[in-house]
Amino acid sequence: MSANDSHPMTISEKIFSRASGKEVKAGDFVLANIDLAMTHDITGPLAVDGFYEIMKGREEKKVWDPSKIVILFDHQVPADSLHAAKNHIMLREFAKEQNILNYDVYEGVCHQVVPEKGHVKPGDLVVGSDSHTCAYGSLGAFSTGVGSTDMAAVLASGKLWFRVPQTIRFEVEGKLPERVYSKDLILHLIGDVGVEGARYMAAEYAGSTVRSLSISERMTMSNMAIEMGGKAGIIEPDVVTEKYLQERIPGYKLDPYWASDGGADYLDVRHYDVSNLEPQLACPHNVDNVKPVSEVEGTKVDQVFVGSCTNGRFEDLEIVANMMGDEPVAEGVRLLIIPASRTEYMKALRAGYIEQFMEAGAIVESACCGPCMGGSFGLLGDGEVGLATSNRNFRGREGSAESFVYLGSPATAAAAALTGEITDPRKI
Ligand SMILES: CC(C)[C@H](C(=O)O)[C@@H](O)C(=O)O
Ligand code: SF4
Repeated sequence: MSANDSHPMTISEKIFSRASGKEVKAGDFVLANIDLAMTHDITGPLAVDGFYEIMKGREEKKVWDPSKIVILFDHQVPADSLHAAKNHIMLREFAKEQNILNYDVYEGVCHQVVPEKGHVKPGDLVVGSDSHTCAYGSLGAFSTGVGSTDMAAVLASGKLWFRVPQTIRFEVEGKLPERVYSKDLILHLIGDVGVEGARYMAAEYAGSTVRSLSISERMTMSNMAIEMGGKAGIIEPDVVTEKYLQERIPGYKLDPYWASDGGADYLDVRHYDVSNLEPQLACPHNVDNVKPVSEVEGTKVDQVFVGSCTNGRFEDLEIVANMMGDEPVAEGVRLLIIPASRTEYMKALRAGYIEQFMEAGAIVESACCGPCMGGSFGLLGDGEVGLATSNRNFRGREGSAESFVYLGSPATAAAAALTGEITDPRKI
């Protein structure tokens, strides 16, 4: 990159410049080198089939770099059907044969496990065959979801083409009120711009409110960038990121280069003040059908699901535990708690929260996607209403096409579990 033609860049432009070896700007088409590729039990088998298709006729059928690939089992674990068991066997064999790291059925949801184990750092270009791969933008990476065939190409070559996305920047100021969290904030942003508001763009979340968030809270926001159509949801790394990474990557030091330059070219900069933000809910059947809790209070719920890669971490479980105290789950309500990873589960276990949940009448399952995608256990039946801390509420997402899913924060989930209806968590 020559100093002469260098222009102020967004963090995405910087990452694609590094990954493609030439200075690029939004709109350019690039062939970029991938730093990490993630695949899982649902989309992995197709990617592996595609990989062998590409390798047909070659003597050596080896992936481009096994140390840059991670395979996880999380959507259908422990195997909930013979089909799932078959997929797991196939991927285990592939991982073994190719010497790829494979987190098996006990480890947790991909988007929690990958950053938790130190596989992502600022400036990285990451792809995963899952739409919520955008979650790792919380650590200053450009991270995005791809289909299984793209993943097959990455497994074979380590490269993928992209159009460098334009950036929409969300500048958020003000202190989040009590019992209002980053989940409420991201739902508010999605409600504001709509499900296509950031289509094929990099969303950047910035401002003092975002900087004050923990990594867990930031992950919630980056995770849901895809819910506004975003290609990525990036938060500039800072000392909070550095501390998180130092606990995972020995000797990691923050590099201030991985931030957008002053004067970078944004497609749009939007300003928000959250000082008076109410708890928010995405109402059936779209993630951008967002309403403040005051408009939907009193809606009866049959099931409350606390979990998923969006809000299934220790901090989320802690909010629920603190709000519930020693109160029982409301009569007629099923409270389903599924930590996002084994590590987060054990933190909650050691803190006494799991025992507290069980005493209250909750159902606690081992780390996995659970009913988030409606493919596994914990499904909603016809006419039932669920409140979930996850990220999607499309018709049938959590079970029956005749059920209704509201999305909210862990605090709003706890309030509903205690009262049996959608309730402002500030009233508990
Ligand atoms: C199974 C997978 C392809 C899917 C995704 O890409 O997001 C799932 O994780 C989801 O949340 O809907
Ligand atoms: S927890 Fe839900 S959103 Fe996250 S990867 Fe699993 S199914 Fe997808």
